[in-house]
Amino acid sequence: MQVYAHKETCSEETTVETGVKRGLANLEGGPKMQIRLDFVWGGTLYHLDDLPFSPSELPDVYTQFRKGVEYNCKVRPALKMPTQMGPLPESLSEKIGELGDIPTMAELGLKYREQSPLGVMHFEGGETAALARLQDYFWNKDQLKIYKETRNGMLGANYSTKFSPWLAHGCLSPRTIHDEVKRYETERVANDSTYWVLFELIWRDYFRFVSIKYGNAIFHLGGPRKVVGKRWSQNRELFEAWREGRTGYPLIDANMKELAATGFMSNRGRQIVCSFLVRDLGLDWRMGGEWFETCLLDYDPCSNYGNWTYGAGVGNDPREDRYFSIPKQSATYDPEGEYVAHWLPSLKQSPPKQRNFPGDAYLRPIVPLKFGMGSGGKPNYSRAGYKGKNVGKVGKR
Ligand SMILES: Cc1cc2nc3c(=O)[nH]c(=O)nc-3n(C[C@H](O)[C@H](O)[C@H](O)COP(=O)(O)OP(=O)(O)OC[C@H]3O[C@@H](n4cnc5c(N)ncnc54)[C@H](O)[C@@H]3O)c2cc1C
Repeated sequence: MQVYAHKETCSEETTVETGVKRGLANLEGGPKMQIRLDFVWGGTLYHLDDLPFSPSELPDVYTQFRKGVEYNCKVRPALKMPTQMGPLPESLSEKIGELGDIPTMAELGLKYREQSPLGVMHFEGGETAALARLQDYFWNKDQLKIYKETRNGMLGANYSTKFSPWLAHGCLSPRTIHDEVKRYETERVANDSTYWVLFELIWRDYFRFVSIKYGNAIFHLGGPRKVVGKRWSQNRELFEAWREGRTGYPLIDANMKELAATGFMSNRGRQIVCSFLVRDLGLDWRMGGEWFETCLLDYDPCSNYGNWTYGAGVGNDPREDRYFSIPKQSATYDPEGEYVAHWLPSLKQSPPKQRNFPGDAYLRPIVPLKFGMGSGGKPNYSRAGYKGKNVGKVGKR
């Protein structure tokens, strides 16, 4: 008998692979069965074997990687589901019966958690729900043709695809998404938005292949570029304020509350809170990465640590010091304060334009912003806790 699984790339995941392989080989009970674990390459848009370069020669800059794959390789079509599968041979079904039942959540020590009604949408696991979301977003709601204009939103189900949790768990193949984008382009419209979903999936591929090239360096403080000499703090008070959404900056606090309550945060939000942790709080980026790992429904080591190293300036970003200014981000992406009031109900009382800059009516900001508030607002700064000693150690790989 054979068991198939997608091949993983990062160290903790490959350790699990080895453990499962050993476990299957040593299965006891009943007549000894020969069970083999085989791996297939799945999960990326472009197949590892089709890349025009070996992983060790992967271009470091995303644009070069993207152009390399777009011009030189083809996305393989998704495999069709077999229309029917015959029953198991009788001898085998008896043997499988002897292996016992699939453990329940409780037996695994896991608890079911209700989803927050404030979340962007109700996420349901499995391929059926994934394909239903694809059908709804692309075809019923016809959102694909405007994705590029809406994708930086933060509120609601349809500013972006929300495919990431299903992609991360292997319930949805990026190649299925690709096939559906191509069908949509033929049957409805082909424009910048239809292309942009594929552009984003290439980012996902890029981080996965980067994890092969750089191995555990993506988890290390200096990142793939092995940056040294930067000063990083592990101040626990500042970190807790960030983690719990108590920084005094509504845009940060709302995003962090959304993450903790739902396990999801928009891409815009993730970039902003990452920049704030690294550049305004001066904290060790791995603390942020590990908190994301704890919470995210779509957690994937390559995309998570890839984006964190990128945002922290230790990845392969040609612009090393990418800073997201909170006043500018608030004015551009939440001008009426709808997002912050959704997650911080006390701000609903404030006039829409002031919700992102509530002054004394809200918490005192824990640190001044690196480049100030501009003309957007004039907060009082409290530097309490800012000089604290480094505490704790992070970085487990
Ligand atoms: C600090 C930080 C941490 C992140 N951690 C993760 C993570 O653990 N898992 C994860 O799947 N994504 C991660 N992302 C990427 C991105 O934020 C999410 O993929 C996206 O917000 C998911 O929402 P969506 O499916 O609606 O995306 P859409 O905007 O609809 O994009 C479509 C798909 O493209 C892929 N994609 C889009 N942007 C990125 C990106 N920057 N990097 C890699 N893939 C991308 C995702 O698979 C996504 O589902 C992170 C980004 C940042 C800045």
